[in-house]
Amino acid sequence: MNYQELSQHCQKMGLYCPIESFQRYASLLQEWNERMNLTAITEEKEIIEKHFLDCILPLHHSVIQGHWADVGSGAGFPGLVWKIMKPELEMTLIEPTGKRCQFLRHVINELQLEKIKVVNERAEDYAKLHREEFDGVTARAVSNLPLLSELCIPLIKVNGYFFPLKGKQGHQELESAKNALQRLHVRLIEEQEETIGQDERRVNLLFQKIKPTDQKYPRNYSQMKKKPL
Ligand SMILES: C[S@@+](CC[C@H](N)C(=O)[O-])C[C@H]1O[C@@H](n2cnc3c(N)ncnc32)[C@H](O)[C@@H]1O
Repeated sequence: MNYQELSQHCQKMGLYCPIESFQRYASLLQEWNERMNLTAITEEKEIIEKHFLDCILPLHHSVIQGHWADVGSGAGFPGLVWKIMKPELEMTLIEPTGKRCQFLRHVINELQLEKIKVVNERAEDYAKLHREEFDGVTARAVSNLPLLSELCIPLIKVNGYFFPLKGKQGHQELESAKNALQRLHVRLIEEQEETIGQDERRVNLLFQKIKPTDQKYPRNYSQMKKKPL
């Protein structure tokens, strides 16, 4: 996929695509990736499709507004892409690896983005002082759904949204997370399947939080891993 095709895709969704910002972002990603491990996807056409388009596809949802957090943002997916596409969105990128945070801050400066913050912390630690602060939380490729739910849902306001972006295993993960989702008080609003490229399936799951999260969650990471909800 090239930038013109990306722009046409966005147009079909009724969105404006700032191509120059994405070109700069991709070239910084390639440049920094030579020095540190940011992504296994390094060819420009793949970056456009598997990172940029993949993150843009869920943006037709009107619930993506207000203040969102991206847990385990890595090199900025999807949070930084969402911010580039929707300048009015307030965004917090939560990422425990210092070097990835340096990269994120560099891109934010280069693209002169405002109302976007990088937090160099684990989500379960950040949740101690920032409980139920966000209108929505997203995450891509961080962990399986039961564990991810415990990391993300405590950060979300009641009536806010949890929007994990999943691969083709998303439907099965939903089954295995039933108990966690019930205990953390979210309900599924939409299970949306997309195909990108030849036949790469994406399953994006949109949940709404219906009650406050019990204070005992999130537990520490080793407990979450050892005894997933
Ligand atoms: C495979 S990368 C995915 C990065 C990005 N979301 C993407 O889709 O390309 C997983 C990221 O989750 C971060 N991560 C792992 N555990 C985390 C935690 N407990 N809280 C926040 N981030 C975490 C890692 O540092 C890493 O950057």
